[in-house]
Amino acid sequence: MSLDLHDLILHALPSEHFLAQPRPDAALGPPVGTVDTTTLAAHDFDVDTRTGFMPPQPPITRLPPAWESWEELLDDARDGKLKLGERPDLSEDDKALSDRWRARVREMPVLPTDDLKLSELLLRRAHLVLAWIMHFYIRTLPPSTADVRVPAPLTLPLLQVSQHLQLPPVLTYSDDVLYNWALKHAEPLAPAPSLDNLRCVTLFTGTQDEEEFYLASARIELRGVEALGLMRATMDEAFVGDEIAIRRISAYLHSLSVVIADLTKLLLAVREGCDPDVFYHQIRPWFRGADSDANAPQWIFEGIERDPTLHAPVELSGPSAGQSALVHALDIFLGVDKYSHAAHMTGKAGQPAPAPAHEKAQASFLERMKLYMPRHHRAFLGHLQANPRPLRALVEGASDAKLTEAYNAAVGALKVFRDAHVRIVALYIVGPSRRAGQSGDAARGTGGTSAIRFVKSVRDQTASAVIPQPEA
Ligand code: HEM
Repeated sequence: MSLDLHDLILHALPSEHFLAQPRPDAALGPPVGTVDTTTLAAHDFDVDTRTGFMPPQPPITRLPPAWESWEELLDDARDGKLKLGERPDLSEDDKALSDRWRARVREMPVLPTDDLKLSELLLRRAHLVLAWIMHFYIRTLPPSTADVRVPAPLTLPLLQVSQHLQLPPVLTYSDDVLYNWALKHAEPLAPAPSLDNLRCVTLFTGTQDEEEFYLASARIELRGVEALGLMRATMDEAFVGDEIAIRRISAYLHSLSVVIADLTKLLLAVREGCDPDVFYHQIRPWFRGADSDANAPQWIFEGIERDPTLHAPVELSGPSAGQSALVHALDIFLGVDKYSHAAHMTGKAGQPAPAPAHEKAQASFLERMKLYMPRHHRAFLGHLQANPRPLRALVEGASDAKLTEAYNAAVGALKVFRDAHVRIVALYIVGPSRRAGQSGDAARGTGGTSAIRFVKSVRDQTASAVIPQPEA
């Protein structure tokens, strides 16, 4: 590891922080007799008390010089304003620019990834850079391309880095939201960034619409930190479980409703900066994964056979805020996930939601989206799910009118959030696709679902999770 790399890690994090420690190989596990610091409890879920699922410091924006050629390719794709290959108005110059850039990707040397594996922060940045390059590469191809071939200099490092992070080798919510921000100006005394002090580092289109689209989610993540604190306080009280604890939990649940109502406002505020037609036609096509269209060509990862530890990827959905651990944490904490993301809620396009009971079991949408979350956050959701004193059982068992009312208010607030989300999906996907005279797959979500039908059914299932008031 070079000196620069040491400096980079040490300056970004307190030295005792577990992410600053050398990282044991994920595939092999820690050496005998040492603690695996990648998967421990509490703050090792990489959930910060100030910024939640977002990192407390702005993410690093450049890899050390050994990987500069990746960074340069990403700079050039972004600064050169490469255009979508499917655009009908592409000029010959636009096509030549993209062709030349893609040739450089094919011709770049296969860079080793071993030194990246020493640091979680470098692995994250490497995943982000390589996944953005892959989406630029695939989405600038002409639409007539029969086989989408990801060249070996991209395949090998992207698959190796993804394997270590236990993530699919595709752009995820963490690459475009959680780890794609910087501060507009320094806020030395602020414990967490102010919601209006964020900017994005990497964009496909350079538009304000695209930036606002990512920042809407980032602001929701930051506002949601209070919800995480309320969950923790509730869980502590649930262990006591006496009358005072029940009163406190009721108060926490009312506070949670207020936080969720703020999340709804922040979600709807995306309309102020992001135009639905710009989003649908100019931004969203860049995100598309391999399953965004039933007739899309398969992605072939060239050179994969050169590394026997690698396997052909199966999960290749595009990024979706459905990969936000925050919203799912709310669901799981309230015990609503058994309704809103029940096993039959696969959301698969072309499939009714819920799917018929006789159909072969498929992973639920939530289970699938968990695979796209940073593994510490995935572990956090697993930890919440394994809570020995689940809130919903406590509310049902307590037969306390005020507690039931507070619980139902929180479930109701989540239902209202999802009402707003249905409106957003109608505005940003259904409307523009209809106006463009498209049908069928055009209205698929980037997570591969039949978008509007799926989000409506998640909303309806959420509403059905209210608990009847106990008999007086
Ligand atoms: C213009 C803004 C947005 C659009 C067009 C949109 C679209 C969609 C679509 C189509 C789905 C279905 C799954 C898929 O195939 O991807 C989905 C799911 C989901 N989205 Fe959004 N979304 C937007 C903003 C957000 C934001 C800001 C959040 C919160 C951070 C969010 C949270 C979710 C969640 C949690 C799901 C999973 C379903 C659920 O649990 O309700 N979305 N979204």
